[in-house]
Formats: sequence, C-alpha cells, structure tokens
Amino acid sequence: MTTQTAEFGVIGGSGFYSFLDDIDEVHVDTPYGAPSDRIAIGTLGDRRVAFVPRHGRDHRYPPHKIPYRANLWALRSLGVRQVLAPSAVGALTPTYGPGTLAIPDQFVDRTSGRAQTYYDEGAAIHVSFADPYCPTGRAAAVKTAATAGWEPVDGGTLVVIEGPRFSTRAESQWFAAQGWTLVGMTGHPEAVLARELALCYTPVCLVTDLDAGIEEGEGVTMDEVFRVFGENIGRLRTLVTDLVQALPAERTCPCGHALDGMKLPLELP
Ligand SMILES: CSC[C@H]1O[C@H](OP(=O)(O)O)[C@H](O)[C@@H]1O
Ligand SMILES: Nc1ncnc2[nH]cnc12
Repeated sequence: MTTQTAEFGVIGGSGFYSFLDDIDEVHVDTPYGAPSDRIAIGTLGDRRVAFVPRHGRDHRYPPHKIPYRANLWALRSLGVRQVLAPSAVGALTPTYGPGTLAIPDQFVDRTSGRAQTYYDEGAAIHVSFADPYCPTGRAAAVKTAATAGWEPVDGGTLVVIEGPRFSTRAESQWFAAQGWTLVGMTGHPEAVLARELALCYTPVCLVTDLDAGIEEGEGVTMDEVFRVFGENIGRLRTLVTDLVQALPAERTCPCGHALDGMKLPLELP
C-alpha cells in the first residue's frame, strides 16, 4: 500500500497519456481489479495530483473495456475528491469546429452492457444525477479557459455511444436532431461512478472532428482524432494545470454529499 496521496485526480483521454513532470508511480489494486495503468502522483503548486490515462499509456483499452470502476476507486483510495476528465469528442453542430473546447452540462447514455455501479448487491442505492457534473468544477473550467483566451462552449449535451465504432451518418443526424451537441465514448459510466463515490467530476472536452452527420468526407477516422488532439495537447495540458490550481481546496458543492444518509453496502476507500 502506498503512502502517497493526492486530492485532485486527472483522467487522461485519447492522446493524453502523461501529465506532471516530477512524479511517483504507484500500482493500486482495487476490489474491481487493476486500474488502466500505474497512477502517477505529483505536485502542481500546493496541489497533489494523481493522473491515470483511461485507455492505458499504450491505449490498450478500447472505450467499452476501460476498467472505469477500478480507475475511480483507485483515485478515491489515494485521497482524490475532485476529478478532471479531459476527453476527445466529436461535434454534432458545424459551429463547433476542431479545436473547440466544450464543458458540457448534461449527457445522454447510449452505451450498453458496461458495469455502471458500485452498488449492485447488498442494498439498493440510488444517487441523484440530474446534474451529472460538479458545478464548481464546471464554473472553474469555463473561467480558467476564458481567462487563458480559449473561450469554451459553456454547456451542452454529450451523447456517449458504446463504440468502439464511430456513428453512422443517420445516427449522428438523429443525435443532432435531439439537440445534443457532442459525441464521445467514455463519459459514461465514468461520471456516474464518480458520483457514486461522492467525488466531484468535471468534463473537459476537446472537439477533434465534426461527426459523420455533418462532415462531407469519408467520416471520422481515428487518425483525425489523434492528429487534432495532438495539435491541441499543449494548450489542453496548460488548461488542466491551471484548472487544478484554480479549484477551491474545500468543497462546497453538493457532490461530496451524494451519499449522505444512505446505508451503503460497502466501505468506501
Ligand atoms: C481515438 S478515437 C475515439 C476515442 O477517443 C475518445 O476517447 P477519450 O474520451 O478517452 O478521449 C472517444 O471517447 C473514444 O474512446
Ligand atoms: N466523432 C466521435 N464520436 C465518438 N467519439 C469520438 N471521440 C472523438 N471524436 C468522436
């Protein structure tokens, strides 16, 4: 068992496999198996930060096979209470071109078959989830990005598809017709598992492509996602670095109270 602790967690997405310079790496085991990779722990100013790449450093886990439960559990067991979740997403509206930063405020789950709860035996636990993301984290992300000159899209709905394939044009047009604005593959169950552990969770979405329903070429490709992500990784890293330091150390949001009064069937780490 490690003696290392961190209060802030960052879960890196596609193309975001490392963070922080001077790190200790720890292996953390959980009742849900091993996380996606070793967890890197380091310091930003006076903040202790733990980083895990959700697909693994070698991108070995496709979105439907990511050990989401282990990742969130491991972060909490290190002391993490606030999680930032950078992610590559497609846009469902042509006004959000590649390179757009978006901090959605809602998501729609279109995944299937993923383990999405810690509470599947021993007691029925139902967390509130009307607003899936931390209000403090979202506000800080919007403000930090705007201050850095990267005006973000504040709000919108991320539809999370099962993948690993990208959407058909018809699916994509249907998503857009619902009023949903972004599409990704990892936002669920990551956000709800964070809520089930009473963690704050803030999405930081980088648009890498216009999804199939609005782009006129061959459709989204993996190469395109990685290329655009690579072009923006510098400013995304800077943003996440600034954001960790901008977040209040003491939580006043509702996230930490998600389990108040509930008789949990398991002991949280
Ligand atoms: C690499 S193409 C699709 C892949 O990219 C996104 O990953 P992440 O959310 O971890 O940045 C998307 O959700 C897919 O998993
Ligand atoms: N168009 C897209 N659909 C689903 N996930 C994505 N991640 C990045 N771009 C995406």
